[in-house]
Amino acid sequence: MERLGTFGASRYTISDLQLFRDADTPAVADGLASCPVVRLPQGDQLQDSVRARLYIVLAGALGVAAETAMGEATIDRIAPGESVGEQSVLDEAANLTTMTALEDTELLVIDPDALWNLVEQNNAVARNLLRLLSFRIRAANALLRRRQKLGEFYRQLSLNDGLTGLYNRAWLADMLPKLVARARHDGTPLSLVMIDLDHFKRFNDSHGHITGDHALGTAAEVVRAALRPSDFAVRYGGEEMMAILPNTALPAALIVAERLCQNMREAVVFPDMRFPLPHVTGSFGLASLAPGQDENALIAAADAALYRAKAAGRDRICT
Ligand SMILES: Nc1nc2c(ncn2[C@@H]2O[C@H](COP(=O)(O)OP(=O)(O)OP(=O)(O)O)[C@@H](O)[C@H]2O)c(=O)[nH]1
Repeated sequence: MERLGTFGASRYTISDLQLFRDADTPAVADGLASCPVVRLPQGDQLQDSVRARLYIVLAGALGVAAETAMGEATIDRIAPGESVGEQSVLDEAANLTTMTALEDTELLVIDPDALWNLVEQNNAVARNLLRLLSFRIRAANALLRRRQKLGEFYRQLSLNDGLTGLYNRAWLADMLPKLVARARHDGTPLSLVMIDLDHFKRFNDSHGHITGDHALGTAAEVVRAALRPSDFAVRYGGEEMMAILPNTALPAALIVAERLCQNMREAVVFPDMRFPLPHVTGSFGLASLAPGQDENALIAAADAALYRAKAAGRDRICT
């Protein structure tokens, strides 16, 4: 960084500087006159970690490292008339962001004492400074909001099964204990239907794995569509799904399971095929939370009921 002289002796004018808009008075000119003007050759970094100072680009451009909501590093371009480092001057913390000259650049350097003097002398400088800070805070808040939204999007993605869109095992491991604890605490019923598609290996073998995937998607849609908004549909494993029914005792859960079983029988896989595919059926094991049971015992009870439904000939519900 090479010192070229002072602002007072330079060819630059105050009215071109954003921070001094409407503040082109003799007192401000006086305050800026002795501030140094430096030259930063293209590609050089601004090395100034010792003291917080304000920099105004007079010619050329500075690149300031920034980050997008996606976490990618980008470069913000600071053009002539614009400044960097206002915040560092105000909170007296060194500016740690990396600033690089994108081309041969000339900068006006204002140290904190000089800036405070200027602020005291002219209200317009104070107003401009506040405006700049407000703009920076808004930009930072917008970035935070975008990051939060993105975080929520990825969180949802990590809790859903990619093929069926149902909740996945990670969701189940987190949520089922909570649902069981809530049911126990509130003294409300909780039922669970374990669902396993019938002879799905045969379906895959006959029609191919991709068609099998499609049938699985259809079956998942049957489950999702038959449930209330307060219920949950989970892909438990390969062709096994689960419906969790809070606030639902066994008789009402049986009605839901019967609806699921019937809808599954009737669901059409690939309606636009010339030769319709055979319908897929499912076996259903139903259990309701018993006193003293935890989530594992509840799953085991539904699993045992499902085993009985398979053994009894499939396409049916057992409790
Ligand atoms: N297409 C497809 N098939 C899957 C997927 N996950 C599991 N399967 C298949 O589901 C079949 C399950 O077979 P089995 O456990 O033997 O049970 P089944 O043939 O359905 O017979 P039953 O359950 O006894 O009626 C296997 O062939 C798996 O490859 C998947 O994501 N896509």
